[in-house]
Amino acid sequence: MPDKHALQKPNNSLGRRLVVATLGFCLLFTCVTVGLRSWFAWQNNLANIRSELALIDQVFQGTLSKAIWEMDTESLESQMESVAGATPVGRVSLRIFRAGREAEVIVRSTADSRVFEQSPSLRRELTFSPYAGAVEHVGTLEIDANQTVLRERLYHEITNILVTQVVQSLLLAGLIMWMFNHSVTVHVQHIARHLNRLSPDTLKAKLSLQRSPKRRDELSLLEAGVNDVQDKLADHLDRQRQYEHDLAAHRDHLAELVDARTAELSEANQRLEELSRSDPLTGLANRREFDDVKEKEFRRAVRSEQPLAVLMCDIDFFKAYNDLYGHAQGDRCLRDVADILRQSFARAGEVVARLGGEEFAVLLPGLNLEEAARVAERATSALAERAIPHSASLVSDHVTLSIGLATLDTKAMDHFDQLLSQADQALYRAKHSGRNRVAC
Ligand SMILES: Nc1nc2c(ncn2[C@@H]2O[C@H](COP(=O)(O)OP(=O)(O)OP(=O)(O)O)[C@@H](O)[C@H]2O)c(=O)[nH]1
Repeated sequence: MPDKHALQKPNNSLGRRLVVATLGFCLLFTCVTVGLRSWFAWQNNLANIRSELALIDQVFQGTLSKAIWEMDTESLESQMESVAGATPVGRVSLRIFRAGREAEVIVRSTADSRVFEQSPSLRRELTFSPYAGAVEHVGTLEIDANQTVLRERLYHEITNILVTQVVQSLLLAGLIMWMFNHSVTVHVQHIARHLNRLSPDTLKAKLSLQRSPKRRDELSLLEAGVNDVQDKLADHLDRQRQYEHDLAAHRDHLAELVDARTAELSEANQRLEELSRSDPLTGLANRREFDDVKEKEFRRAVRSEQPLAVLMCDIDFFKAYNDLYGHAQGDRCLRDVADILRQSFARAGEVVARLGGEEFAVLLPGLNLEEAARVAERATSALAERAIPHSASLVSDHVTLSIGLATLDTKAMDHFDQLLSQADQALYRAKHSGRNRVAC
């Protein structure tokens, strides 16, 4: 889930910070540079103006000395005006010495001139040589530089320096910002957007910066690094998905095996249960099953006051049968008799069990004495129809059954064994009254 704040415009971008830092540096640099260059310009101006004053001095010292010696006032005035009119001159003062007289001072200064102590000035002792070998001291010339001119020149210089430096700084900052934005910020934003869009499904989408592939710099390293991490992550995820897929397949296979084994086990358990409750030779219920069912049916019959009949069946002269036909044939005979009994008593709730040897018991819920006798007769008839040969029998050529029948008397009986005992007694009577019959 992409972070919703991740792609918000940065409130303090790298480019802006870089520009602010550059401008700050340029401002500092400009101040220092302007200071230094101004000092040099001032010194330069002073030197220039000194040399200009020296030049004026050279031009006028001779003619001024001559005019003083010759007392040519007009020439003196004119020359003083010329000196004072020169641009670098702020004030000119001429002290004239004449023998026996007070020194005369002529001063000329420009209207806007202001003379300061720092202003360059020039002092020249004027001499005249009226004839060879004689030197007469005729006066002193003092020229002071024009401070206003000095300042104006300096102002122009400083203005030039300032404008140049500021323009330079602005251009430099703009260039740096443009370059940084063009070569770094745009790509960093592109990388940020790419990373923000990344998800397990988009890991295979490579990061591609919109610039010449030949470029080899830190951004190329970053691009390669991001793609490398994506490749590794995608491989890892593929492997993980494969593991999960294999694991799921193994789990399914295991579940199928467990299901199959559970089904086999429950089938085996069911089979075991059936075996534990059935007679292995005939497949009928065994004594254990019969004991369970008989109690339930007895209670149900008592509770619902429904009739309940029990048949005790015994094959006649079975020992003789075994002796004559052999034990294996005896077993086959038992199975045949069991089949006939099973078919004869196949209604819901009716239970046929082999209690042991050649003795069978039949539970007949819902049947009274007459009905039970009728179905018992039908079973002996079915056996007769099957006509299993029994040459050793004293009552028939075929295998026959003696059946004892008893029905529930709820007034006299409070336990199933009483009913069973009555059926046994009836069987005894059937046996002793000639076999091959149903006795009550
Ligand atoms: N083949 C076979 N014979 C069995 C089996 N169980 C019991 N027997 C035989 O069944 C015979 C039962 O004989 P008896 O109890 O004397 O009764 P009977 O010979 O049928 O005589 P009555 O019942 O009086 O007619 C015995 O010989 C047992 O050996 C069995 O599972 N298979």
